[in-house]
Formats: sequence, structure tokens, C-alpha cells
Amino acid sequence: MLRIAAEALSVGRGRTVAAGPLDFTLGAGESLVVTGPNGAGKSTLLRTLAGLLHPLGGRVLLEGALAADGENARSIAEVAHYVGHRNAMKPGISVGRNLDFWRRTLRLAADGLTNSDALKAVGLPDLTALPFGYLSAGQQRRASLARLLVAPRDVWVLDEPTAALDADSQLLFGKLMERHLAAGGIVIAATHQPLGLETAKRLNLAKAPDAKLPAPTALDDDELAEAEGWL
Ligand SMILES: Nc1ncnc2c1ncn2[C@@H]1O[C@H](COP(=O)(O)OP(=O)(O)OP(=O)(O)O)[C@@H](O)[C@H]1O
Repeated sequence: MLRIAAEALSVGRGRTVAAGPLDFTLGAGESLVVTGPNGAGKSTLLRTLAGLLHPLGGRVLLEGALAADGENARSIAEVAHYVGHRNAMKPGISVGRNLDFWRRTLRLAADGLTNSDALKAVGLPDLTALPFGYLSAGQQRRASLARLLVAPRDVWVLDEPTAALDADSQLLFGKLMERHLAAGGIVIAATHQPLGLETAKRLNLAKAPDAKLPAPTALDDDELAEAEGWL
């Protein structure tokens, strides 16, 4: 059974703690909405969960998910989609080729939707032949979210997914997230605006702690010599 558990998880940049220690668990069909003021550490938490940053303390456990090789996945990164602030789509190539890239890169066991069906599901016409850079800001965000559908993955890690979306598109994307949850997936999303996930667990990173981890101890010459085996 799919399950994520964060235990005394501290996240940050360098040795500066942005948020934590945090504890939460999420099972199949559950979602977590992360809120908090600018700079509270929401993106840093999501990037850590997605495996792009190392935790500064504690750990994240994943159970019940199969990686690309059919073995149990050990990190969320192996089974997650991460959609950050940026769309991660190349402006100079077509929407279709961008989606093909993500399908190949992120494919696990199950087939996803075709490009045109995925675009339809996010409320776009079949723009597959257009260069991604020709799309409006909201269309670009929607086309970027379509990659969630071309390569099915258990966990969606989403940083302000509905920024730049109009009201109808926000509603539509809320329904896509609900459908993912109903199919046993997990959604973790940071946001400044309501996402329509009525039953979501909430994590409010109210205030960024200004804590630093202790600096690594400098070795003196004798310790260095001992470590190198000279003594
Ligand atoms: N690349 C980086 N290098 C160093 N510090 C960073 C980096 N990115 C963010 N930070 C710092 O980490 C802290 C948390 O930033 P983060 O982006 O996680 O906040 P956030 O809650 O997502 O903010 P926002 O609501 O503005 O998106 C901030 O103090 C920020 O200055």
C-alpha cells in the first residue's frame, strides 16, 4: 500500500534550515497542501521530497511503490512527477515533442494518455504541432501539467500548479487531482490559492526558522595526519 512518511524532516539550503522538523504521513488517495508566506520553505520542502535537495535532518520514507525496474522504489523521486515554478518545457520545440520527451523520461509500468488526449484533459485544443514558446502563459502552464497524464506516476509533487491558470482551468485541474487521488495516487502541492482539494491534509509553514546546522569541525594537523594514516 502506497505510503509516504516524513519523520523529523528538516529542509533548507546549504546549512540553513528553511523549515522543520516536520512530521506527516500520506497514504494512497491522500493529499497534502503546503501553505505559508513567501520564503517559508514551501519550494524547498517540495524539492527535497522530489529528491532534488538532500534533507538537512530526519528522513522521508516511501512504501508500496514500484520503480521503473519493477523493484520497490526507495525514494519519492523514482515514482513522482515534480512540477516546479518553471514549466520545464523547451520553448523552441513543439508541445508534442516536449510531451514525448517527458513520456520517455518518466515512463514507469503503465501507458499514459496520448498527447492530444492529455492536452484535452487540461482544457487545451490539440496544440501538439505548435512550438511551446508560442503558447500564452496559462496555456504553457496547462501544457506543462499535461505531462502528469502522459506518464502515469503515483506521486504528484506540485509547486503552485495553478499559478497563471484562469478560474475554469483551476477547477479543471482540481478535478484532475481528485481523479488521481481516487485512483490511489498522492498529491503534495504548495500553493497561495485554494486548489479545491477538500479533504487534503494541511501543512502551514508559518515562519521560516533562521537556524543553522553546526559548521563542520575543522581538522587540525594532528587529526588530519591521523585520518590519513600517517600517525
Ligand atoms: N537556491 C537557493 N539558494 C539559497 N537559498 C535559497 C535558494 N532558494 C531559496 N532559498 C532560500 O530558502 C528559503 C526558503 O525559500 P523557498 O523558495 O523554499 O520559499 P517558499 O515558501 O517557496 O516561498 P514563495 O512563496 O516565495 O515561493 C528562503 O529564505 C530563500 O531565500
